[in-house]
Amino acid sequence: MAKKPTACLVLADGTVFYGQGFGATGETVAELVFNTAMTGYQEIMTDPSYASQVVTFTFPHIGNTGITPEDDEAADPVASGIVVRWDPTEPSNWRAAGDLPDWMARRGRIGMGGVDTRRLTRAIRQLGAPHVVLAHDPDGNFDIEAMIARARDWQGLVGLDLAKVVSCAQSYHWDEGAWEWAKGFAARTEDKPFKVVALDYGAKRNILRSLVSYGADVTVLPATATAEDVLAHEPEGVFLSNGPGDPEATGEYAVPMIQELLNRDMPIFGICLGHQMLALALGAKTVKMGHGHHGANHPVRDVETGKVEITSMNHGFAVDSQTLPKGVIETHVSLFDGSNCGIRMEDRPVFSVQYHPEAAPGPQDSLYLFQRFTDSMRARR
Ligand SMILES: NC(=O)CC[C@H](N)C(=O)O
Repeated sequence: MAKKPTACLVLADGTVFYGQGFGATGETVAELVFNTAMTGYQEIMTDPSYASQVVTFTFPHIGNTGITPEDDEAADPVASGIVVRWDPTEPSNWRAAGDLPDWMARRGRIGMGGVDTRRLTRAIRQLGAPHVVLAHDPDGNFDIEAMIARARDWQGLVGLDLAKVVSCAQSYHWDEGAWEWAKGFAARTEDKPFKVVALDYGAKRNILRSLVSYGADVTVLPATATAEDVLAHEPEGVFLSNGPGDPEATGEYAVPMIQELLNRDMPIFGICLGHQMLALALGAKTVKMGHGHHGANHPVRDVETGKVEITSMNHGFAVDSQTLPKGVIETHVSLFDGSNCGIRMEDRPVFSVQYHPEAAPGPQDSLYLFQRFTDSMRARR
């Protein structure tokens, strides 16, 4: 006899999926997205850009390498929950320090297994990322009507400012060194580390590590830092991080702050939300996508060289390339749907990309962008 369901996922259109709950119990309302990466579930769950999103993985074996503290992209899981094909297995990995369900239970994150995630992914592709309620109750008591109503009433990510919510409260110096393979990069080039201020809108740790790998000395500032706060550190370059929510919702603090920095003529590099906010600051517009891009094998073409990079992606909003003003060049496009994946200012070292060159998880084809940032700071010394 089939096991009694202990978890359920309710879509705002009334579709219900049942499965087995794991991790925390309770209920959460969020946007549902699918991620096609075959590795890196822990990095995905701790990527702050997933705030207020439930992730379903198209790869079936989630949880089988356990949990490894060094793989956290933030202190806690940020994604609201996960929906997977099979119940997580016992971890089998020499690096594992714990198992996924226990880690999620201690951190208040709901999981649901035993779901036909391919069917669910098809539903997301048809509907666009739906609003959902995910619930886990060991007794299997669910008020489906109330859950549908809650999913329907939820405001969604459009207009939602989450960057401020996940950002650090205080500024700090990023002390974690370069990756093992990249140690000594700065020494090899005989450069003193380049002073970089990184604005934290939900920064992944591997971005900060990658900046250090390519020769930066990184001070992290909260999302609401003003241009004066930034300039007080006398940075040689400014980095704008990834982050959750609607880029337009940062229009009262981040966008005007970036506009002030643009008047100062210094190297600026942005990733994902940072890319979108830079585009807004330059006068372009952003749009909400249907189901977004979440995966680790998205092909992107460098428009200027014709070269294709396989990239890691996680975004639900995009820069509308039709709205890029004069003097701002589209540098990268998605080979999946032609959407904008990168911009630069024609005459200044100001550039950004929609995808994640730091990977974690994903391919490392795009690490050269960190080198480009360092080179632009070196050129100004
Ligand atoms: N990874 C990110 O920085 C995501 C940016 C933005 N929140 C989006 O969904 O498009």
